[in-house]
This record gives sequence, structure tokens and C-alpha cells, in this order.
Amino acid sequence: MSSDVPTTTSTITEAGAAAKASVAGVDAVPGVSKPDPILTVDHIKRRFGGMTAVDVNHLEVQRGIITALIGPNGAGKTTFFNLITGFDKPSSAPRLIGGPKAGEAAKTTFNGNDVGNTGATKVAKLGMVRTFQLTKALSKLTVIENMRLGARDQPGENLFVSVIKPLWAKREAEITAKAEELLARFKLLEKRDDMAGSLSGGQKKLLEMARALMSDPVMIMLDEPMAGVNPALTQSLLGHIQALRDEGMTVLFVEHDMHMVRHISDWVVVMAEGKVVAEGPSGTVMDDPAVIDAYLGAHHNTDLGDDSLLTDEVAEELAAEVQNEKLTEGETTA
Ligand SMILES: Nc1ncnc2c1ncn2[C@@H]1O[C@H](COP(=O)(O)OP(=O)(O)OP(=O)(O)O)[C@@H](O)[C@H]1O
Repeated sequence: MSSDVPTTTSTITEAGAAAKASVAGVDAVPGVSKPDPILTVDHIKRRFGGMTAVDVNHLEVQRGIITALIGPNGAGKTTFFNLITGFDKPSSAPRLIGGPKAGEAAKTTFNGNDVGNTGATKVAKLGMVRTFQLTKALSKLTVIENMRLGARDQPGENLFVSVIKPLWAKREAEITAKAEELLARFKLLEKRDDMAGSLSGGQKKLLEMARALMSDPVMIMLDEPMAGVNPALTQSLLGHIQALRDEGMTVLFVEHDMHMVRHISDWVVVMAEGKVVAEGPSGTVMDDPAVIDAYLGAHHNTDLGDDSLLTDEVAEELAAEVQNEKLTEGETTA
């Protein structure tokens, strides 16, 4: 597949500028109210044994923009994604009527719907779809078969439609046409009949994104879209994500690639130890000394996407740490 470098990453569209403007006056404070939130999360907690993986008091995601969710390894980002997309349930107990107050009840509202107790399939039907850190393309199915699985209202889902051939055939043709259109957009049409397992890591990420779009979501959640993607496809992926925002979709993504976060995010939310510790426009948040400390402290090999942060002093400290680690490793392996 040839690398495709769209221009959307370098030129901000009118829609992109409007999206950025929608959060321009919002304070960079954790849990701050947004002018038009599509997703609101309250008192969401998830414990694994004695460990609290997620403890978010309040978070709003603004409609129509690209929001990045960042934080060191183990900060709770994927668990938080699982909770809001219905793949996991919060540990926070609901408050019993007339009973003792068991802490504040967890509440997740998506596009006006309370989705706190909604399973993943229903959440997807309401318009919030996600991709996974490790791609879930079914390797023994072809690319087009994977795409068809992403469609809503498939003939097989409805017994009445599925037994009446003309109705079934029409819907089937519509699904295939839509799948082919999306495959063409993601430069995967020539792979239509190949097994998904034969695609490269980057192509699998593109397939997953294309499949998510089969159900016409209003919000797409991407878990580490850049992981395993080779540099030739990076620009293409960035362009596709910005294009989704420019078409009016809300994008929330988890990512460790800080250059990507800086490059395409309209807003950045930082998690550490399960909590939202900072949020704001990427420049403001990622240059915040507390955020840099959280990263450099817990995750000092992370590049925050701005080489100017690597002062001589920081570089020397890191070199000394690396040297110490090498010495310790040498001692333990000797
Ligand atoms: N199913 C589970 N059982 C036990 N502990 C879990 C489970 N899932 C996550 N955890 C723990 O919860 C914490 C948060 O994990 P999570 O994967 O959400 O972090 P993350 O920010 O997504 O990390 P990464 O950036 O490395 O993917 C970690 O300490 C992790 O070990």
C-alpha cells in the first residue's frame, strides 16, 4: 500500500478552527465545565482488589473536538475507557433510596442518555464506538467481512428482514457499498478480499477505525491509535482523525505518542493514579511543570513532544539515571 499523506494535518480547516474556538475560553482546571459536553462522567471509581485504578470525580468531554487522554503507564486510562464504553462496570455503589449513603453514585451521561448501566453494544448503538489498544480485527475473516461486522441493523439481527430476500438483499448491498466507500477512504480497498490477519499493524489500525465508522457514530474513542503504526502511515492516520473531527464527530483518544498529542489535540486531559490531575489546551497542559514532573518522575523516558523541554540540566539528570540503571542491572546479572 502506498503511503498517503493528506494535507489536513498541516492546514486547519474552518471546522477545526471552530472546534478549537469552542474551548478557547474554558479554564484549564481539572473537572472544569465545558460549553457543550457530549459526555459527562461523575464519581466513577474502579477498584481491583485493594487498588483503585480509576477515581474520577467529574469530567466533561466537549462535543465536536479532539480530546487526548494522557498519563503515565498504569494511570487508569484504558480502565476509564472501558468504564465509559460499557466494557466494564464501576465499583462505586449506587445510593440506596432511604438507605445509607454509600458514597456518591457513579453517573455517565452520553449525548443526553444515562449510560451508567448500559452494556457495550447498547452504548455503541447510542453512537459511542471505540477501538482497542491491541487491534481486534478478526484475522481469519477478510477485510470486507470485518467491515460488515461493524454495520448496524444487519439482516441477521432481524429475523423478519432476514427471511424476506428482497429486503435482506437491499440492506446487504447498502452495507457492502458503505464498507467499500470507507475502505477506499482509508486506502484499503485493494485489500478488500485479503485476510485481515495479513495486514500490517498500521493497516489493522486503519481497518479498525474504518469498521468503527460503519455504525455512523457521533463519538469515536481510540485507544492508542499510533501504537505499532509505521512512520509511513502516521501522517495518514493523523489526517484521518482530524478529518473525522472536521466532519463533526467527537474524538477521544488515549496515546503515548506526545508528538501526536501536541499535533492534533484541541484539548488534553491528564490522568495520574486514577485521577484527572490536569486538563486544558495541549500547549498549556503539556508545558505545566506538574504534568512534566508526573511524566518525568514516573515515566522518564517519555518524550512530551517538545524537544525544548529537554534542557541540559534534564538531559544530564536522565543520563545519570540511565547510567545508574545500567550499573544496577550489571550488578544483578553479574
Ligand atoms: N483486570 C484487571 N485486574 C487487575 N488490575 C488491573 C486490571 N486492569 C487494570 N488493572 C490495573 O489498574 C491500573 C490501571 O491500568 P490501566 O491499564 O487502566 O492503565 P493505563 O493508564 O491504560 O496504562 P497504559 O498506558 O500502560 O496502557 C494498573 O495498575 C493496572 O495494573
